[in-house]
Amino acid sequence: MAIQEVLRLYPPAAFVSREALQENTQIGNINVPKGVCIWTLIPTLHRDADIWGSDVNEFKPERFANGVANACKIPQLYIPFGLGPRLCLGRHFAMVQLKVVLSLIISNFSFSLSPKYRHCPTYKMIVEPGQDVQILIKRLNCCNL
Ligand code: HEM
Repeated sequence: MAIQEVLRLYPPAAFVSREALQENTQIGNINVPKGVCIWTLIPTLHRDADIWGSDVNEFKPERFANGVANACKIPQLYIPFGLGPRLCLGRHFAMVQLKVVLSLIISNFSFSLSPKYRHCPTYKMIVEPGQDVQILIKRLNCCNL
């Protein structure tokens, strides 16, 4: 749930793009000429209050307690790994990796953000911290490493 919520608020891939391959592609009332590239901005979908509710900008992992289908009004708009036939090939691998790494970190260390941390997510090919992430880390006594 925590990973899902992080991927909602800060999807590393900021957009998915598709090229209109046919003449007169119609999306709603918009006519898209052949050859035009359509960018769908993932953070915009993930932060739409009409879909997620008024707490859309809050970090609330529990919104995923009953799955994506119950976390928002239109689950198809939760797309951290894209959608359709070009959906991310590494999505399951990425989720397993994230769970393993996070479990190892939180079972061996306590950590908190340094007062020096400045929150400024930045887009540079992917969405990433704009001024690094300074963290205060303390090894737990029961450290397994
Ligand atoms: C949190 C980690 C990751 C995120 C958020 C992510 C996100 C994405 C997104 C949004 C796309 C575009 C999908 C679309 O156009 O509909 C994509 C494509 C792709 N991703 Fe990932 N990805 C992640 C990790 C990985 C990893 C670990 C691998 C490989 C081990 C991987 C391999 C690929 C490949 C090969 C494609 C292209 C698929 C295609 O065009 O058919 N990704 N990813």
